[in-house]
Amino acid sequence: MAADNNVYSPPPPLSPISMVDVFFPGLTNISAALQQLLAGNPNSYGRMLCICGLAVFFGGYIKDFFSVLVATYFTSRISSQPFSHKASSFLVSVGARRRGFADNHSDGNQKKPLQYSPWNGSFSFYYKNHLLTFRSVQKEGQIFREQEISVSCISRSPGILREFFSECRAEYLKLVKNKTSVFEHRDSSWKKTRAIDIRPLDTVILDEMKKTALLEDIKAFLDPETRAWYSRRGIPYRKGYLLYGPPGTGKSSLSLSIARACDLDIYILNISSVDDSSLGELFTELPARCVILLEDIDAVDATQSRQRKTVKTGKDETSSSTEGKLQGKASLSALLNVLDGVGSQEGRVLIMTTNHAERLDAALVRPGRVDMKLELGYTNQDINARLFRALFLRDNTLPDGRGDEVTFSKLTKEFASKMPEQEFSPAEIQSFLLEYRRSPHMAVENVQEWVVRTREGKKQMKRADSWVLQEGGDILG
Ligand SMILES: Nc1ncnc2c1ncn2[C@@H]1O[C@H](COP(=O)(O)OP(=O)(O)OP(=O)(O)O)[C@@H](O)[C@H]1O
Repeated sequence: MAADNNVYSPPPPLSPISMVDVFFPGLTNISAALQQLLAGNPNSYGRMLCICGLAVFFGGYIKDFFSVLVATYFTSRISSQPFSHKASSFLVSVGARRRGFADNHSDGNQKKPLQYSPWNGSFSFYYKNHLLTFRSVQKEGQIFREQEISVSCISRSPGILREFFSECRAEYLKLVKNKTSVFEHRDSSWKKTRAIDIRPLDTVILDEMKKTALLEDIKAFLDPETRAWYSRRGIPYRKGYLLYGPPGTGKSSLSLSIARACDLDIYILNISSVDDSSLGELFTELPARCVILLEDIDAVDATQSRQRKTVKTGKDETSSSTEGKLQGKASLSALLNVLDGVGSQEGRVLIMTTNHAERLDAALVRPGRVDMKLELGYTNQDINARLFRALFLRDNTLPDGRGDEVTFSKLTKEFASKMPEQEFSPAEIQSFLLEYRRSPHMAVENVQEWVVRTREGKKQMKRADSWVLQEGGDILG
């Protein structure tokens, strides 16, 4: 009997490949199996093939249907965000500032907020009667973890995706309205570190003439007509500014506020932390319209240009110890190249800052590379008064409730006359005023004592500096 069951039956003759198989491989087999099934001839291979084929064919849809069903009706909502709350898996972090959405339902303790962002996984959602699928995949980059996000839909036309993304873009623009995106560099690429409410320009207190001159110049440069003017004359459409002065005089604050006032994103680069090749790559990556802020520009390695001079004059001007210390830093020649080169984007506004303008190479600040130089210095009486006013007066009321506008004007004058001119930076004065932020009266009472104390502190710092330099010199010598 067993032998009978195992009787070898020859396979059916191979049928010629039909045209249908060319376009839909396997379709003929599936339909043949279906025919067998329908004809009541349940050949075991045919049935299996048929079931497998159907399972493969419809499995994806069934899975999606159930995921949507579960995500929509059986998953609790974590955020009111219309889009990402449907994710079935999240990356949750504490405190760290990540892109994602924060837990709005926490107890109001902002110290360690929970941050959610979609983690490896996918979810589907309906958008204008279309089923879209969001996928997020975390990948280990060379240094940071990278996230690859895709949105797909079952449709032959990408129209619905375009519509969806343009709506996302509009929502995003609403979200970042009045915010300036700040980019900083990580190795050789830009990373958006924040989109912040940057202080309005009028809160940066300095000589109004200088501020207006700078703002007007940048606005005029950004005007589309100016661009056409530059291009007609074949002049590279770029503009450079140098802000110089002692620490804490508002160089960075002014640059950020200018970017906000001109509705431009700002790219911040500290020249001392990049080498030549990173510098080139970073400049090539800049978008067409932006502010690029090069901080502490005096830190650029000028050794190479000095070496060139040495070759010309035949004198050995380059000290070997300086060369050693500056290795790995961006060189002056590389910086000049990126400022002028083809990689340098049209329409960019370059702002360079330094505390030591006297150390800058003349080539770096020559006209064409730097079109306007602005010195930000220590305060005068007018600035002292404005700093006092800006810190204390809110809606014409004083924080300690003692007195009216007239009293406040008197206090302001008194403060401004007691604070010496051209000796302290706005940052120093602001920090003193913050100590007494609840009482302008106390600030005025204590200003002279603060001046004496701060002078003494600075003298001691200078003595310590010279001592350190002396020791350093001895060690090096
Ligand atoms: N002119 C100013 N008006 C208002 N606030 C100022 C001004 N200058 C400095 N500050 C305050 O001092 C702090 C430091 O300012 P900022 O970083 O802009 O100075 P900086 O000149 O760039 O300093 P550094 O040269 O050390 O980088 C900021 O918090 C800012 O609020």
